[in-house]
Amino acid sequence: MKTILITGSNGLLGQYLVQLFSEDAAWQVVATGKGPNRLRRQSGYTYEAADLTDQEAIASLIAKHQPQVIIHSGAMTQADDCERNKDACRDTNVTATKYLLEASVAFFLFLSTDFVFDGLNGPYREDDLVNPISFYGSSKVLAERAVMAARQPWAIARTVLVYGVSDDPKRSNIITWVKGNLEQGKSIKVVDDQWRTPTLVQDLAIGCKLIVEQQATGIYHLSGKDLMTPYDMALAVAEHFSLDASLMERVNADTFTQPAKRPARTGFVIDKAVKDLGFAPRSFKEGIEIVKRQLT
Ligand SMILES: NC(=O)C1=CN([C@@H]2O[C@H](COP(=O)(O)OP(=O)(O)OC[C@H]3O[C@@H](n4cnc5c(N)ncnc54)[C@H](OP(=O)(O)O)[C@@H]3O)[C@@H](O)[C@H]2O)C=CC1
Ligand SMILES: Cc1cn([C@H]2C[C@H](O)[C@@H](COP(=O)(O)OP(=O)(O)O[C@H]3O[C@@H](C)C(=O)[C@@H](O)[C@H]3O)O2)c(=O)[nH]c1=O
Repeated sequence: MKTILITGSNGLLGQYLVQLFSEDAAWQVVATGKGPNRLRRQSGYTYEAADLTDQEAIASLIAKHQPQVIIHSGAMTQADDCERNKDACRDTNVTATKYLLEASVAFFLFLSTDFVFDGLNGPYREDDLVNPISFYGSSKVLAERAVMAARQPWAIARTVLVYGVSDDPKRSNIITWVKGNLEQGKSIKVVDDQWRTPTLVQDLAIGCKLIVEQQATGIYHLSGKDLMTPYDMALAVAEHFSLDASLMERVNADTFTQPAKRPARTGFVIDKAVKDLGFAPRSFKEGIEIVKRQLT
């Protein structure tokens, strides 16, 4: 039995990683997050609270459990917050990653993002040049460089616009945000000039497990396979849940601005993950159906 340490375990991806690995008898799961464990199921794994920015806490957590694998999913993930609180973003997304790398020799899988690209000519392959246009994206580039320079075997899984049902939704995602507002009869402004390959959280978790089980090293783009705009996604959600699409106002970058710049056209070419790992993500429509079944 191997020990795997999963950071960010209270987050959207983290909870699905904990579930997926703790169901597999080959793995002893150590989950870590900030503060108390917020997952619905609290058995079948060990949870230890630790602040990723506390170097001593991280070193002692790793010394205690001696994991053979680390999946580093924990991060400051609200791009706008990162733009407004650059020090906190750097501490959490860059320095904390270095603390984990320095404290361990385990196989290290780092979660990164399409926001490392400038969005001028997506969809992107793994060997395309990064050029972040937000501080969040820059923090992930700096963390990726630390991972690539590490002494231990490493992999970087980049993903895009993750969606799904969360135990403890501290943050919404595109499906829950559209569904929640339309169900309450609230109007929403949805952009039609950003392009993404939205990713079902279960598929992302499976992709991470494929990398870990195959000890695959290097960069992998793990995302959905449909290139869509958030407006397309919102229409699909309204249709699937029989909600009132007239509450959706179509907007674009001229009228819709957020504190952090978003790369316009990202999305990933996932051929390498499909070929090398056997990654097989669901379509967006299949993903919505899975979310719908989870919610009923
Ligand atoms: N969601 C998406 O669309 C995308 C996500 N990614 C990347 O994938 C990874 C997982 O994303 P996702 O699950 O959506 O993110 P979430 O924001 O849902 O989860 C991140 C987790 O990290 C935890 N965390 C933050 N700071 C600290 C800290 N100082 N110490 C301990 N834990 C901390 C948070 O704790 P708490 O809950 O207590 O705040 C949270 O549970 C991230 O690295 C993200 O950058 C990449 C592309 C797209
Ligand atoms: C809030 C909001 C978002 N949107 C669109 C913009 C965007 O394409 C999508 C999601 O917007 P958000 O601001 O919630 O998320 P955003 O920060 O754009 O999403 C990012 O999250 C981080 C973690 C990543 O790593 C990126 O891959 C990406 O998923 O929805 C609207 O159209 N209208 C709105 O009012």
